[in-house]
Amino acid sequence: MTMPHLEYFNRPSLLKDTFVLLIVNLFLLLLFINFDVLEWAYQFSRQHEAWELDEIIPLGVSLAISLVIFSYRRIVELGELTHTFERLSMRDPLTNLLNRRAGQVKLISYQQKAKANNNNYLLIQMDLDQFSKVNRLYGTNIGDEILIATARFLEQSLPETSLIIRWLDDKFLILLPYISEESFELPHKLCTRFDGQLLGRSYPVTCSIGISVWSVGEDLDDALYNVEEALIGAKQAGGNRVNSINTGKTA
Ligand SMILES: Nc1nc2c(ncn2[C@@H]2O[C@H](COP(=O)(O)OP(=O)(O)OP(=O)(O)O)[C@@H](O)[C@H]2O)c(=O)[nH]1
Repeated sequence: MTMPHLEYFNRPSLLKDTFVLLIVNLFLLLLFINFDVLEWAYQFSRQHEAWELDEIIPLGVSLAISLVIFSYRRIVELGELTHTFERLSMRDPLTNLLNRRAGQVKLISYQQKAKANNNNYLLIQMDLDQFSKVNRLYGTNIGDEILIATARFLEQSLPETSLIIRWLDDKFLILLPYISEESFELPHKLCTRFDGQLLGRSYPVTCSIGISVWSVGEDLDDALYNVEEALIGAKQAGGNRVNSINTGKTA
């Protein structure tokens, strides 16, 4: 069970406030001890018995308990809301894939991990062919459905460890966090399986794919440039194919 409010407890402002409140209350306790405040309040309430001032003490305790319950419930609510908004801000609303901004943050963290683990990655960029024509022919609603189906197709076809980002328009960026013979075959399988099978026979859509190795230490911008170039190569060669740069492979 996820408890998003617990994440909220870790926020620096909350910890700082708790610390400040603890210090203030400790200071007040020392003040109360020094001036015998309870003693004085007791004497005062005895002198004014008719005012029922002693009932303020249990009332204070019940108020404090109510305040703790109230604050906890507000923190839970705030934590859940924050969690929801954080999640929404990271997702592309149409496909529910990571959006470009969140994807860029993830790529930067992968760059750091690559250095730490001496790891190369495979970058794949996939773009639908003539998608503007598809939109014009069938309408943007069908275009949207095709993009959603593409996202589900990618999620189902790629290993769980892959990072899948809706990069721009009809363009998807994928990072495979390891490189093997199989990972080089994967883009070809994607391209072949995508052809004509996506939303049934009525919407023939194809895709072009560029692949490139992101080597340890290579700048993220350079790696993105390479994979984009590989994709442009696939488009220039007529589309519906895979083209690679920097992989030591011919296609
Ligand atoms: N339906 C729909 N269309 C979108 C969305 N985002 C972008 N597009 C369209 O995607 C199309 C992208 O077209 P381009 O990348 O310029 O080129 P293309 O027509 O796919 O041609 P090539 O990439 O050269 O094969 C544009 O017509 C955009 O309007 C979206 O969320 N939904």
